[in-house]
Amino acid sequence: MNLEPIITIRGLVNRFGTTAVHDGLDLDVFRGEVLGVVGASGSGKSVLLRTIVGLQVPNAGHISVLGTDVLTADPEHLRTVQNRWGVMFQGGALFSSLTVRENVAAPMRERLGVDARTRNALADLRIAMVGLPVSAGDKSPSELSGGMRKRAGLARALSLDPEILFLDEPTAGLDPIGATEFDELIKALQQALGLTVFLVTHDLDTLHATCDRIAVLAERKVMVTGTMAEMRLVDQPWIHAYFNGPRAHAAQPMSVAT
Ligand SMILES: Nc1ncnc2c1ncn2[C@@H]1O[C@H](COP(=O)(O)OP(=O)(O)OP(=O)(O)O)[C@@H](O)[C@H]1O
Repeated sequence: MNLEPIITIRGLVNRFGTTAVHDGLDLDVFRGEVLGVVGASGSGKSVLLRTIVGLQVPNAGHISVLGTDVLTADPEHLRTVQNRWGVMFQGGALFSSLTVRENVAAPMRERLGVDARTRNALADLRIAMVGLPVSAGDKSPSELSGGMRKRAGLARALSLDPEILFLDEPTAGLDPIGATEFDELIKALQQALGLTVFLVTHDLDTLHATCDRIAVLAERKVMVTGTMAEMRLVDQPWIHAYFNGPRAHAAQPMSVAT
């Protein structure tokens, strides 16, 4: 991994009413890494993701993605940058009135004007890449299991062949086997496609299986960043409890745990 920052956040402030969720938050995400973002419930992980992708306008701060200041870029330039990332929200956030293939192809139609034949072929490729049978393309999201819907959501996030993938709680709601398979899929795709992944999660197994680096949100900032091994040594109550508690030990690979 080289250390070229692909996302740079400085002095980010997000307030809702009088409550500050972020106050002077700084973070770098480097090209080619999988960064896991963790923190207590309500610490502002999803708000951070939403702010980077432009769904939440912050009160202050700077966010640069792929060299563009996304808070001040003109709309046309911003769209070209937005075409270089994909987002998978919790639950997949698929359009229920469209088939899976249409969902996956929708960004190609809306953002790039790709013709129907090409986008259907490219959508089928994305559907296969996430391990769904091509027949899933004809189904509506409601006909899929929760795990398949997640995969369809991932296929849609990959629609435009992005450089950066944003994942919000990708394994939430999956059974342990499904979650493990999904972790493996994320890692395999990240390596095959050279993706940079910004991954919000509570799932310690996902952190172990997929992440190069962790960023911990606490006290309205990114309190610490580092590897899993470094996290276990941090002397802060929440971080210590999270990375050294019984669930953390259970999630460690056997070679580390014994
Ligand atoms: N649109 C909004 N209006 C008001 N408050 C909001 C809004 N969005 C988020 N918040 C508040 O901001 C705080 C951070 O929310 P966020 O969803 O980012 O937390 P999180 O760290 O992702 O939590 P969880 O792990 O439970 O998903 C919470 O207190 C939430 O209630």
